[in-house]
Amino acid sequence: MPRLNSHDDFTPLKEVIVGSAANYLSHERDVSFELFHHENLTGFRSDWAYPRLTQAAAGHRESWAIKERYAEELHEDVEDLAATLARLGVTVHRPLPLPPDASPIAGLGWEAAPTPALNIRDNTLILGDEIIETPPAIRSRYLETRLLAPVFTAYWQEGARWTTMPRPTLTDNSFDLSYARDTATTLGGPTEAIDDPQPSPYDVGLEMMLDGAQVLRLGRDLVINVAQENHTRGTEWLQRHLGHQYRVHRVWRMADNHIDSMVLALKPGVFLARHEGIRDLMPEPLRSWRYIVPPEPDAGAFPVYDDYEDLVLTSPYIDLNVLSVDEHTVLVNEDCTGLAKTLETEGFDVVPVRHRHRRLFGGGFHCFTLDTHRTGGFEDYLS
Ligand SMILES: NC(=[NH2+])NCCC[C@H](N)C(=O)O
Repeated sequence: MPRLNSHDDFTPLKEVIVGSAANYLSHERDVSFELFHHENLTGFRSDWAYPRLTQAAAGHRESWAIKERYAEELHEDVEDLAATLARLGVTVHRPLPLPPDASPIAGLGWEAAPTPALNIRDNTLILGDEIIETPPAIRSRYLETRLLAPVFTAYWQEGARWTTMPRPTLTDNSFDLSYARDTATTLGGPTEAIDDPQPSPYDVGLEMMLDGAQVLRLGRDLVINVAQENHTRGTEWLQRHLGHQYRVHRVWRMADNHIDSMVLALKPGVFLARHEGIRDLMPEPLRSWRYIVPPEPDAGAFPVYDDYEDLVLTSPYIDLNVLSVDEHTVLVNEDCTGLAKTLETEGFDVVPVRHRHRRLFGGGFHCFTLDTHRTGGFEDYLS
């Protein structure tokens, strides 16, 4: 196992962890889940798709079943993604798969069914030779990085630094609801209750929460999407931890949380962006870069889901979430032909990979992977 070294998203990829979709059977629909996915649960489809949770009161656990066929097809696609990366010469590591009979996990005052380590970009940030486990905002994901512990241990034994950011308690009152409130939809119809926090004897007030996927890594510059106080605190912790070596740039509310379906760096000087307005939201020194904006997603490119039974967790822009193998080669969803063509016109080699249910499981190829070794160093891309 060579040493951990990953400072960016585009220099030649040598080693990567590919998430596991095994036994993704349900979603735990508690306040933490509803809040995190608030924008997609109410914003992109008719609110009628969302019958209000009638039994959310008094600690009742609401498990939302995922159809077996979708879970199996997802698993198939993720295994193919791992095989494609291996074929491209990248060493692929895998998390422990979630067993089919996983018992619920618990924190102080809550219980939740654990999720598999699928969107592994979310709960870990790799900065150079350091693994930083970030503080999760969703209870069911609290122990997700434990499924990565064997891989992290192997890197640690080869000299990597391994840090865990302070763990939040995640009581109802830990969450800053301001973003969800400020972006509430006006579609009418029944929307989910997202602002009915119950008191807990373990309340500690607002806590730090930040996902690795809120951070865009560019060598010594980090661009972090901050949408509310939980994120502000997480970012402040990170800045103090990193000291003066890194330049931490905060961008305010570019997205609800993750930045990697809004903007991704394809190579020095070039971003892939959801829309033209992204440029103005970026830190000043990065506004002069080129922003490639693909055509609007084609609604016909997605499977048709049931409005009442299938929980759609991402926007239709999710296919922007590509994975670069180097500055010329990009893994793109084979169904997103508009994006593939745009990238080809721009001179990139596109590797088409199948990923059918990206809207049901919260992520694309960037989310499902964690690059642990790229050849790039601690560069200053701004000078
Ligand atoms: N790292 C991730 N899980 N990123 C996925 C972000 C998806 C984004 N919320 C969207 O709806 O488009």
